[in-house]
Amino acid sequence: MADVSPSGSPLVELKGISKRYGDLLANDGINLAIQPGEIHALLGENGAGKSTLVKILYGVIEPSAGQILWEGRPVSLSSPVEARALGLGMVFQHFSLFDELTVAENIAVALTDDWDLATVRSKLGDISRAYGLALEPDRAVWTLSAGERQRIEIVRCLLQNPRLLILDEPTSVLTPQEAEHLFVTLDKLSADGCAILYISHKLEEVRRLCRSATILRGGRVVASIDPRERSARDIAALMVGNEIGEVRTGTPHVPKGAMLTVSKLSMPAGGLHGQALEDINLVANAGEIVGIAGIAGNGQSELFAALSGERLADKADAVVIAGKTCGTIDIDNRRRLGAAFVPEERLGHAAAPTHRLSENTLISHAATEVSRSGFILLNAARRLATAIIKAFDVRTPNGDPQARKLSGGNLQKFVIGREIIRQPKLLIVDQPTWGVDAGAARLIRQALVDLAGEGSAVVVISQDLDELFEVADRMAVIHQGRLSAVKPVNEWTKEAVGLEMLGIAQTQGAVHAV
Ligand SMILES: Nc1ncnc2c1ncn2[C@@H]1O[C@H](COP(=O)(O)OP(=O)(O)OP(=O)(O)O)[C@@H](O)[C@H]1O
Repeated sequence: MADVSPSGSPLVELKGISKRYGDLLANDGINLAIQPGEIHALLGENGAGKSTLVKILYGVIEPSAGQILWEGRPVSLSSPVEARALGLGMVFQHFSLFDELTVAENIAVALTDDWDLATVRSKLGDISRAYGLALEPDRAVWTLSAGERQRIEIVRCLLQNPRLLILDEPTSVLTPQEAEHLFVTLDKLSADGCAILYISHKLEEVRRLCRSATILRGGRVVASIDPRERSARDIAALMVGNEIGEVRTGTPHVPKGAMLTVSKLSMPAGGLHGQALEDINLVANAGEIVGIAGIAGNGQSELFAALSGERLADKADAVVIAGKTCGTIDIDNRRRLGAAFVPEERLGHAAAPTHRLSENTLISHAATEVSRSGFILLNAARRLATAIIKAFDVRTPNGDPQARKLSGGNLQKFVIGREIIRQPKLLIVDQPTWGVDAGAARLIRQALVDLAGEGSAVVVISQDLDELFEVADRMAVIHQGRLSAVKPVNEWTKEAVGLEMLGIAQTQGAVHAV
């Protein structure tokens, strides 16, 4: 990749950017240049320093050293407001929208006072048409799909005429069709001269979309490549420094009787815009992985809450774990039966952000070795955290950091490790590898497969169909709070799953034990 285009200076150039957190160099002398209209991927395994670099570029944090040049001129970006004024836009992984407001209102509140609702509505129409971002200005946000919500975020950026748009894992919440639609929009933006910095762990989509890529490892640039000329496997190897193997299935899973039985589970929607569960029937046997596919927002969180005991059912026998009826008992008592739970949201739900990893072991190990008579055994908690860090290759900035100081993927490895190390009889995990790099995703999937191989029942709720086809023995699809039949994975095709996800081939409520 050339640092300077034939026509002059790059749009943006990072020179020797470093960021130090205590002893850790999260970014170490990074050089990177992006030309106008270039779609540039920023790649690297979890903790490589991608978010840190992007936060520096967007004015969220200050670098410890280095310089940012914008069209050849040095700039200092001390806040996102300054970055936006310069021409940077950012679409975050987590949308920051008000559910009750309409599309146009959500856009207007994020803009400066110069924008009134009428101007927003008319410009919204122009941009929607120009970039194929169909949006109805008067629809309330809570009625929209994840793809439509993301369009609002993109339009919000585009209304400010960005010269560089940063997208952080934009397809993790999209269906394959929505992702393809997004790529068409990004291609158009690039053709109009808007540069794009694209962070993703999905290497095939990077190869489809990006013409250049910077690969970070341990805070340093290890390669600058044209991703179209490399295989996804090669790129992954550059990211981690060695080859990533396939998940080994080992001996076929042999199911040995129901560990979880869900019968006629119905539950009203939790929040105003939640999804009610209707007549869910499901069996997970010891020694198998049951996958649950579905588009986000179709009842996955509610199902997780009902299975874990974060929400209680009306009837005790709606959920049976290890032979004990437990629909009306709480999560701690379900853990005592040998069940373990990993929710989707790692920071704030699965882990307490400002507590150290050792303290975070208490969330699910309180009833076991890390506390006695209500007292925390700090040394035992530290030993346990160290064991999890070692077994699950969690990369930490120091021995026992606060959870919020870990990169997203590393925190996910810690949370999954914390549950698996207990050798649960039943593990229920929601989106196990969301935002996790290829190497860490393999480690997590392998751990799930091995756990089932050792005789535990595992339920994996995931939006990632490739993941479910790789690890699950049987699979079902959740759509609008109803579960399809549970069938052996080799009886499903991706197309059939897709139809169920859209609710076109609904088969409900069947209990299919093997
Ligand atoms: N506030 C902080 N204090 C201390 N260390 C931090 C802080 N924020 C990040 N780090 C460390 O900096 C390193 C780089 O983290 P960063 O979040 O930039 O990685 P990443 O490549 O974005 O990872 P992921 O793909 O998991 O999001 C990690 O080792 C992380 O633990």
